[in-house]
Parts: sequence; C-alpha cells; structure tokens
Amino acid sequence: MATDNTDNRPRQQTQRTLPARKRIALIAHDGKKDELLVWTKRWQDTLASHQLVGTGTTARRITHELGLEVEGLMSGPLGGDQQIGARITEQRLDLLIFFWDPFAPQPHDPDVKALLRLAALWNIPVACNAASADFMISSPYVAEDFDVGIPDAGGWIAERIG
Ligand SMILES: O=C(CO)COP(=O)(O)O
Repeated sequence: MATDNTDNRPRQQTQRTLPARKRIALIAHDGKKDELLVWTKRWQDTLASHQLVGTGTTARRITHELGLEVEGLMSGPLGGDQQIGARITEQRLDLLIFFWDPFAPQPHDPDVKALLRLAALWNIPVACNAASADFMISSPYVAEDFDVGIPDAGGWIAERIG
C-alpha cells in the first residue's frame, strides 16, 4: 500500500456495527421509479421490519402505492441526495438502494455523484438495480448485526493537526 505523502487517504480504520434493524434508503430516478416500486412490493414483508427513508418523491410513491412507512426527505433535485449523504456521514444509514438512471442526465448529477462517493467512502452496501438489490436484501446479514470497517475520523483529524 502506498504510504508516501501523496497518498491522502485516511490511514486508520475503525469499525462500526450495522444494526440488525437496518436503516435503509430507497431512491430512484424518475425513469426507474416503476422498477423500484415493483422491487419494493416484492420485498415488502422484509422491508417492513426495517427502518426506511427515501428522497421525497420516491418515498411518497412507495408509501402511497404500497402503504409502507418511508420517511420522506427532500426531493432529489432539491437536495434529497445530499440529505441521504449526510446520514451516511453521520453513521445513521446502513444500506443504500438507489436505482439511478443510466440513460437520463440529472440536473443534480453532482449531488448523485457525491452521494455515491460517500457510500463508497463509508463502506455502505449499495445496490444500483433490481438484481443487486435482490442479492443485498436476501443476505443473512440484513437481519443481523454486521461489523464494517470505516475510516477513523478522529485519527484523520489528529494526523492533520500533527
Ligand atoms: O433525484 C433523485 C435521486 O437523485 C430522487 O428524487 P425523488 O425521489 O424526489 O424523485
């Protein structure tokens, strides 16, 4: 592993536990919302035992059409992706199911990229389509405490102040 001073990655890792009752974000771009609705309906019983959150329009449609309780944040183009990203950074989200649309540029593409970056950084399991979401939600780890390695934020700051 490179350790020279051009490597500005967090060097220390720590752990956090994804709890048995997961906090799951459900998000879909407009061209993918119907697919997410179909997927959510298929896994409705499993999803109901977890805590769900979503961007505004996605959350509203799931609640309206399936009766599942989903906390609705801001709509994506109005900042919802950033709110989900903040939850990841604060270790308040455990799984991200985000059916982003590979055929439709979004006005808030920088926010989408930022969200996916934070999910990668904080080692959050991410599913981007129905097949990956099937694999994720059928994992035995979904209903168990599960330890993941994350950057040591305190160590990172300590290193930077010398
Ligand atoms: O744009 C989104 C994600 O980038 C989703 O937002 P809505 O759920 O409000 O459509």
